[in-house]
Amino acid sequence: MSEVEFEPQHPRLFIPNFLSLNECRVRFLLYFFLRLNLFVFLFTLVLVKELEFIHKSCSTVGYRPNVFSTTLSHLIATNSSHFIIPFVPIRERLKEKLEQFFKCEYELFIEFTGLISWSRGASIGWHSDDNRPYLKQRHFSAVCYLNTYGKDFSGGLFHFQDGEPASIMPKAGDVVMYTADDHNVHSVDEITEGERLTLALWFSRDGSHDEDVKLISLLSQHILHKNMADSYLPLPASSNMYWFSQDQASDYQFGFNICWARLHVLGYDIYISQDSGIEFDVSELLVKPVHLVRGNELLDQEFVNIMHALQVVHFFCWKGSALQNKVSNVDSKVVKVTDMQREKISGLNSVLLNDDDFASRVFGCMPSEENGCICFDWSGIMAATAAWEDYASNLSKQIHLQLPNWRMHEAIYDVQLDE
Ligand SMILES: O=C(O)CCC(=O)C(=O)O
Ligand SMILES: [Fe+2]
Repeated sequence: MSEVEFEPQHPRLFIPNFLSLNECRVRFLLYFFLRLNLFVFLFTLVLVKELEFIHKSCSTVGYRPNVFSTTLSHLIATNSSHFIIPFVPIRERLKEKLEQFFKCEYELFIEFTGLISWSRGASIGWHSDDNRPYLKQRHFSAVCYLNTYGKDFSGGLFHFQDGEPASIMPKAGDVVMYTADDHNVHSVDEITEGERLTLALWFSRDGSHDEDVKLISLLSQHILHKNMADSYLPLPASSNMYWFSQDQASDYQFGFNICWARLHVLGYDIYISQDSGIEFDVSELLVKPVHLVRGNELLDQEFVNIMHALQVVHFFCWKGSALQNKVSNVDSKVVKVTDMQREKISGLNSVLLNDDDFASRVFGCMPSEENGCICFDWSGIMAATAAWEDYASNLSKQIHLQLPNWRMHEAIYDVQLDE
């Protein structure tokens, strides 16, 4: 499908391959060295995989049943502000493209940015995006697809009620933009398998809804006066934000902790070494140091909390084979799980993941060759721990460098810093 022309009755734009066409500054340089197809594919993949990593290691339960979200303010609140950096160029380019297409240059403000994933059972009927009194400030929408129909999920087709294109089959890197009013009533079919991931943005003409101003103020409170050395270790939000249950009621009897579940579907268990009498207080558990366990083996390396372990495991999923065989002293770090540890692990699983099949149904991947994440190899996990630290501290440095400029201009933008 190519870019669809402007229909006055249905102001909208579909852009195939937006990420690869826009994301890379060195595109033209590299063009001469690489075959275009391979090149386009590689550059779509980099950002898509990075945003997927961020979402799978930071998301909370979302605003609708079976939906998960990662908002930028949530990243700040959980000491993960540095993960805002990968969003900055794509956010800016989506805004530029939208303003140019809808002929409202310099008139719009980003009102909301979020990674949104829909798992099995999620859907939305006909609606416009400004269809609630508290959403009237939303004037335009942009949805950037981060994974692909038929490969990563089934169901989840997007439909406009009238006009062209009538339907969109999500593909990683494609973007759809439309006015948020009733000229663009749309729906999304129920997801029947896998997890459908998008980067969603809303735009407003009303400066009082400028997301940048709110984020800069939060960032200033959170990071300006903090010691840089530990500024990238995650802090979990309140435990109910990670508690998933079918009916969205925060009932600890039925459902699961999504951090626990995301590790579990990749084959990991968690062991909390610190003994405590209040073991079953979920909010306490989330802030305790943990060890990763796989089958009968435990990695003798402490993560500051479950979010830290989750980020490292998903970092390994992202970087994959590049991190394998990088560490040699693995054997000394892997120990057998004792009976007592096993009992504790099972006890925690019964509290935080009381329905195994349910978790796998929600977070299970589609069976496909590329989806077969190698996600296991202790030496890879150890290498990922170190590489994750480099990655996070580098992003953290960048946000410290960029923030003064953002504060000065009251806007989040891709500051070109001299090396
Ligand atoms: O993810 C999509 O394709 C659209 C989602 C949507 O319509 C919404 O969140 O309002
Ligand atoms: Fe919508």
